Amino acid sequence: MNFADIALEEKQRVLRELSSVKADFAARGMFAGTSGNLSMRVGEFQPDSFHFAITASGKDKSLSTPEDFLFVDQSGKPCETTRLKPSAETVIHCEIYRLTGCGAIYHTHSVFNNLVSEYFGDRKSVPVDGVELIKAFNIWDEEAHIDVPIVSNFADVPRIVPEITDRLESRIPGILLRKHGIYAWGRDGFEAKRHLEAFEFLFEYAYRWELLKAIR
Ligand SMILES: CSCCC(=O)C(=O)COP(=O)(O)O
Ligand SMILES: [Zn+2]
Repeated sequence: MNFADIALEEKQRVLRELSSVKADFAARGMFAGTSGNLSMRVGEFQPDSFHFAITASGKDKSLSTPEDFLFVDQSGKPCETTRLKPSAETVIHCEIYRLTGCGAIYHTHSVFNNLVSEYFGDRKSVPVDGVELIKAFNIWDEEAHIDVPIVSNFADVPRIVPEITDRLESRIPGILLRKHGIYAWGRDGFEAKRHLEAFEFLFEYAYRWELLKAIR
């Protein structure tokens, strides 16, 4: 499908939804120091052909401007002439869409996601046992156990991608970059937001649980 063939109404709806979730996360202090990025897919999906809107790189994400987002294709190339630069982490979004066919991807940095990524970094996953909020990932087992994958972080962002390709798990809708932040995705923006919030809750829980175990 060509980008030009995607309905204008759909593109506008995606931009409205991204603006709204960006404002919500910004109000909650989730984009410290311009960190984080958000994207949402438009049009049909094929692993080798898709399009999405993504935050422009390096912006103050607590502000709302007409230059907050741009549309890119499956290789991260802008679909329209623009002076905006897509997020420096666009290649990560491209790979997650290619592998999952999901509808939206949200990425945030937080103190808790950074701390647990380092604390559990050598075992390469954050273990979570029997916490109710695991159900936010549609995992309904009694006393469910999950391991959230942690991958290495590199300043050269494309170097991060191969480990994501290797480690991404179909039942866990997120991946944690060591001492960097969480990527969470979902079928649509509603689900991606629920997953991101659940990861942040579970990371804070994991951190506090380790502390409690140490002092009791
Ligand atoms: C200032 S945080 C370093 C870059 C980063 O990790 C991030 O999430 C924001 O980068 P972007 O290019 O998407 O603004
Ligand atoms: Zn980041």
